[in-house]
Amino acid sequence: MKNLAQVVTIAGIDSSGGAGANADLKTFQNQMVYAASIITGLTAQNTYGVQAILPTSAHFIAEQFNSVFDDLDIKAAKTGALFDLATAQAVITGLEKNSVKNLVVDPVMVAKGGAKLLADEAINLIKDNLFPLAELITPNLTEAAVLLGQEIETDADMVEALHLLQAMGATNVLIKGGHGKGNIISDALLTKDGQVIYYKAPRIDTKRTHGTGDTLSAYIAAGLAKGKSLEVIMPTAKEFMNRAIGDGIKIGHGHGPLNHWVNG
Ligand SMILES: Nc1ncnc2c1ncn2[C@@H]1O[C@H](COP(=O)(O)OP(=O)(O)OP(=O)(O)O)[C@@H](O)[C@H]1O
Ligand SMILES: Cc1ncc(COP(=O)(O)O)c(N)n1
Repeated sequence: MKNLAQVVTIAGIDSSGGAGANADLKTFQNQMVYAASIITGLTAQNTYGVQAILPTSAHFIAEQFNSVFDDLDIKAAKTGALFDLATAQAVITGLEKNSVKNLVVDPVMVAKGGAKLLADEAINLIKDNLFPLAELITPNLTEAAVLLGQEIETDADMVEALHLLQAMGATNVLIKGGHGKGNIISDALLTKDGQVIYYKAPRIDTKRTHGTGDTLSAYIAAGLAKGKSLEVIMPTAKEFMNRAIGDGIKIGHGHGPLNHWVNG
């Protein structure tokens, strides 16, 4: 019998299949880990944007946590869109109750099309109570700026932001540079030992970037579930992202999804 590492995504459904839990599950399948899902909400969404949102009730979040953790042997988890205060609080309670290890927190705030995926009133809760549970947090540049209340423009700003975010309690911090300017995208990791590692890649000229952040954080969670370190996971994660973005698939008419069939 095959023994697969088991992971859970705690995220929202994208009806068009490109982002959120849908992207996570495809990435987990690519990475040969067994994937469970705790669904934080439903979105009526396509490659143009988000048309409607239905957050999951706090009670039903708790039921899903019980069902998954009473049975499966979860080695890593990731969170995506948490939508509102009650949902976010229920997720934090579930993570604490089950002492979830190897947690990757993607602090999703706004979808590519501009829709809000996290209520403003939930931001402090996430900083104070979710980040301290995380092995890694993965804000993009915009999210990092909102979390800190300051802009990130220079390399020095980036290093300062990494340290300020780590001080909120996450073990490691990755700021993703996809929303930056220029032809080279620079992601920056601050490790638990205080080392700053940059991952630079040419910007692929495409609008098919729906679900990039979800895919990256799921890839990292899969690696952690297999017992790998972040330093080992990150270079292969970036190669995977380049292939999944670069080898595009023709779906939808707006910001299309990635190709999750590329080699892992
Ligand atoms: N056009 C691109 N070319 C190459 N790599 C990219 C491109 N866009 C994003 N990436 C990479 O994809 C990963 C996700 O970064 P990004 O900044 O897009 O996250 P995100 O904004 O959270 O994603 P999302 O908008 O899906 O939530 C990073 O490793 C980033 O470098
Ligand atoms: C349910 C859900 N979760 C996350 C995202 C973020 O992805 P993106 O920023 O690429 O739209 C999304 N659009 N929908």
